[in-house]
This record gives sequence, structure tokens and C-alpha cells, in this order.
Amino acid sequence: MQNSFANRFLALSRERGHLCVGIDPSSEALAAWDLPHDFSGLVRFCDTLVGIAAPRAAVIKPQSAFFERFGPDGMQELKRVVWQTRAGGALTIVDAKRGDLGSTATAYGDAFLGAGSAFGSDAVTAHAYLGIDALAPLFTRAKSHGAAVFVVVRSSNPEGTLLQSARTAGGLSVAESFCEAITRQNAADDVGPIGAVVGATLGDETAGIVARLPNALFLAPGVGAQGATVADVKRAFGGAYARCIPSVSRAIAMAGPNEMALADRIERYADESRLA
Ligand SMILES: O=c1ccn([C@@H]2O[C@H](COP(=O)(O)O)[C@@H](O)[C@H]2O)c(=O)[nH]1
Repeated sequence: MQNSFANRFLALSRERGHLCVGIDPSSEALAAWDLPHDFSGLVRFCDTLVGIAAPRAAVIKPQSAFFERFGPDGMQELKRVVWQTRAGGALTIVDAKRGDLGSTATAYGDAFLGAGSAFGSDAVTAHAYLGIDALAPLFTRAKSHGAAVFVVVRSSNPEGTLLQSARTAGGLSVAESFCEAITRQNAADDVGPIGAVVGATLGDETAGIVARLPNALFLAPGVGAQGATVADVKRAFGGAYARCIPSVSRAIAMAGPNEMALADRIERYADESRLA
């Protein structure tokens, strides 16, 4: 599809670099900006950060949990963040890590994916704990709406290893079997609508995963506060870095609330994230 998420990201990344700015309005982040821990604080945090990030970064990733904790008002703000991101020319990945089956998976697509969905996001993150093939309705919606789904394959946190590295009956690890399924889903495209979340913190393990995903985008959280650098991501993903979206949340927000300092931090990360 001409106007697919992948094609839009590849074009934007040539212009702006590969950076994804994570929007994580946690209690700590609001306190660090001297904002009240209520809806007004949430709105001021998001309006400032997204207003500066959306015209500079390729992708904005609001973490849904930090909006959900404010109830319906928070979800309304999540929708406004998606709109503000689009106005700034960036793509949105709502980090909601949804995952279910059948009509419920369809409903998650109706909620998040593409024009006509409730939130109107360009992409959503998903879990495959109920089976990656159970996410088929979400994948179908992504394909027909020029949107994307990023399935957690190998997360950035150490606690993920036990489950994601466990061996399936066929001998592949759970993560490797997800890679095979994603590659099947993306078979019709040079770069397909089903991406993989692969942590920025995995080091040498990354190459084996990337080799199994020749036509997928990668969302790589873990840069900054979790210890990885953009240089680590470039090294780990090697030739596949052209399809990689390194994501930074706290390490950017912590430059605020000063707007010039925030803009400077985002521009530095965006410059560093460019393909050499
Ligand atoms: O494997 C994963 C998947 C998602 N995340 C999320 O990304 C951000 C990371 O925030 P930082 O402040 O840049 O560490 C956060 O919303 C996580 O829930 C992840 O870290 N790892």
C-alpha cells in the first residue's frame, strides 16, 4: 500500500531521523515539571511535550497506561495527543499492548487503528500471549487502513526473558516463533504492516531476531533511562537499522519543562538517530 505506515515512516525518517519520542506522563514526570497530579497537569505536560516533539521527531508514542489512570478524561487527552501529533507531521504509535482474540481483537482495531477508529492512531502495540494468530483481526485492520501493529517479540526488561526465550514444541523460542508469524503476515510487502517490539537493551541477541524479520519495522524502546544509547541500537540492528524506530521517553521528558531545553534534547536525539 502506497500510503502504508511503513512507507510513511521510511519517508519521514529520511527527513527527520528515526526517533520516537515516548509520552509517559507518570506521577514522577508531572512532579518533576512542578505540575499538579490531575487532569490539568496531564494536559499541560502533553501539550508542551507533544507541541515540541511532533514537528521534530518521526514518531510519537503515548503510553496508554498513563492516560488510562485519569479515566475517561485521560482517554480524551490521549485522543487529543494523537490529533496534535498528526498536526505536527509525525506518526503515532499508541503503546497500549493490547492482545485478545476474535471479535475482541477486532474491537481493539476499531479502537486504535487508522482513520475511522476511535483514537485514530497510526499504530498500536500488541501482546501475543493468546497466540499470535489470534491477533489476525487486528492485522487485517492494519493492512486495510494503512496502519501498523507492533507485536512484543523481545521486550527491553530483563523479566521478559524467561517467557520470550522459552522453547516451543517445534524447537524455536517463543520470540523466534513470533518472528516467523510476523514474516508470514508481511509476505506481500517490502516492509509490512506488522512490526516487532525488540528492546534497545538486548545487545548481541538482537542480530538473531532481526535476521528472522527481513521485512518488518522494529520499535526499540529502552534508550535513555533503561541504559541503551542510540549508538547501541545502530550497532545491534546493523543493516536493519533503516527499519528501526529507537524510542526515548524519560530521558527526553527530564529535560523539561524548559521548552528550549526540551527542543534541544529532542533535536540531539533526532540527529543522532539519522541513518549515517
Ligand atoms: O519492551 C518494552 C516495551 C515497551 N516499553 C515502554 O516504553 C517506554 C520506555 O520508557 P523509557 O523512559 O524510555 O525507559 C515505557 O512506556 C515502557 O512501558 C519498554 O520500556 N520496553
